[in-house]
Formats: sequence, structure tokens, C-alpha cells
Amino acid sequence: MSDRIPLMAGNWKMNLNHLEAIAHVQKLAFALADKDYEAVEVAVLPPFTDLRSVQTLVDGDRLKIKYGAQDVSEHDSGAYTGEISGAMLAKLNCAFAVVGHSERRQYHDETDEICNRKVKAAYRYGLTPILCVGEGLEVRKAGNQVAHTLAQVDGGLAGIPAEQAETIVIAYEPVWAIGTGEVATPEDAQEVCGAIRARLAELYSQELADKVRIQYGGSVKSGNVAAIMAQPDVDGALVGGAALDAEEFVKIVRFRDQ
Ligand SMILES: O=C[C@H](O)COP(=O)(O)O
Repeated sequence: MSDRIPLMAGNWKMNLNHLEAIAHVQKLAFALADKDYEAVEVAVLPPFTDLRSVQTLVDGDRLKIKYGAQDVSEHDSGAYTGEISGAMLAKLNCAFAVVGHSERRQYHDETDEICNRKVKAAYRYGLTPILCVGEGLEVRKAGNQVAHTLAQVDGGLAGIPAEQAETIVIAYEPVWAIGTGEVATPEDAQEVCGAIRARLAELYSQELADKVRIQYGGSVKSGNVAAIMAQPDVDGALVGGAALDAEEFVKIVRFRDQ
């Protein structure tokens, strides 16, 4: 049994405005107010415009729910219209910054080099990166999912020292399973998550690899989360669509009851 605390993170993507965010987080807080969920870390990843509202709620009610951003600029400040810096996110007490989500890689041409600079930017400001990796359908059909995903891990972690890397969260999200209802089998998820952990051991040490949390993402729901979480190298889920429904997300957080 690993002593890694599972991390269940809801990536809202471009959904829920700041008023909807408040109602949503209040529902989560109410449903998770007992002690049972303390063995699971719960995070929400709202749009930037919601973060201040979420912070106010979490601080005011002393909620245990963590929150973070869906992206972070590789730059510290300056003439980068539309970008949000790590310093700004840190000021809002964000715990996490997602880096390299497949939608950023696909629609914003984010390369492994850019992701690497964003991972470094997150660490400069004390944010924990959630580095997203995973293969598309063609790569999967060709059977190259492990090599493809490990190359993204190598690229994202280039030059990151062990004392930072040991805190990273890596989210394995096969692109063909995102928002499609097509969930990877637990064995598919384990194959790649296990390979990621083995690569971390090669890059750093087994001790470090054993500390890092590796999430699975891609059509996670209350009905499939328990089987995925039963895999030895899966330490949580990065949840998209199902995280927009507070009741469903709570069931995912309580995966041990499913
Ligand atoms: O970040 C979350 C993933 O992209 C998964 O999204 P999904 O649960 O809607 O498939």
C-alpha cells in the first residue's frame, strides 16, 4: 500500500462563471463536511475569473478544498497580453497550476519546451504543477502510448531538480478518452501510469518516484472511478465533465464507497 494521498481534482475548463463557482463550491463543502473525505485531497481548477471568489469562500469558511489554475504563464510579468503569471496565482493562494493540458497543447500549440518553462514558472511561485501528458488516438492505435507519454514526461521535467520534482503531480490523460465517454480500461491506465513512475525512478530515484502522485484523466465518472483507483500506480483523477455536477464529483471523491 502506498501512502500517497489520492488527489481528486475537478478541471472545470471554460465552464461556470464566478457566481456559479460560489454555488458549486458551497455544495461541495456541504457534501464533504464530514471527516470521511480527509484521506482524499480535493481540488477545483476553475477559470481564472473565478479564482478570487473561490479564494474568498475557502478562506472565509476555512474549507479544506484546494484550488488552482488551469494554466500559468511561463513569464513573470510584462507585456504578455492575456497571460496570467505565477505570482498572480500565488497571491490568490492557489495550490496548483495545470500545465500542458491536451487542449492547450492542441489549440494553443504548447510544446514540451513551453510546458517545461511553465513547470519552472509554477515552481518559482510555490505552485504545484499538474503536468498533463498522454497520447492521441493514432499513437494509441500504433501501440506507442508509453514511449509517447514518457517523452512528454522527460520534456516537461527537463532541468527540474529532485526537490521540486518530488512534489509534482502528473496527470495521464489519453486524449482519445477526454470528453468522449470512452474511458481507458483500468489496465490501460495502469500500463502508462506504471511506466511514468518507472521513468521517474530512472530520472531521479525510486524514493522520489514513490512519492509522486500520478492521476488518470479521461471520462472519469462515479461508475468507473473505483476500478481505476484500484490500480497501484493511479493516485487520483483529473475530472472534466463529471466535475461540473457537484453531486457526481462528490461521489468521485468518495470513490471508496462506490
Ligand atoms: O482535465 C480533465 C480531462 O481533460 C478529462 O475530461 P473529461 O473528464 O471530460 O473526459
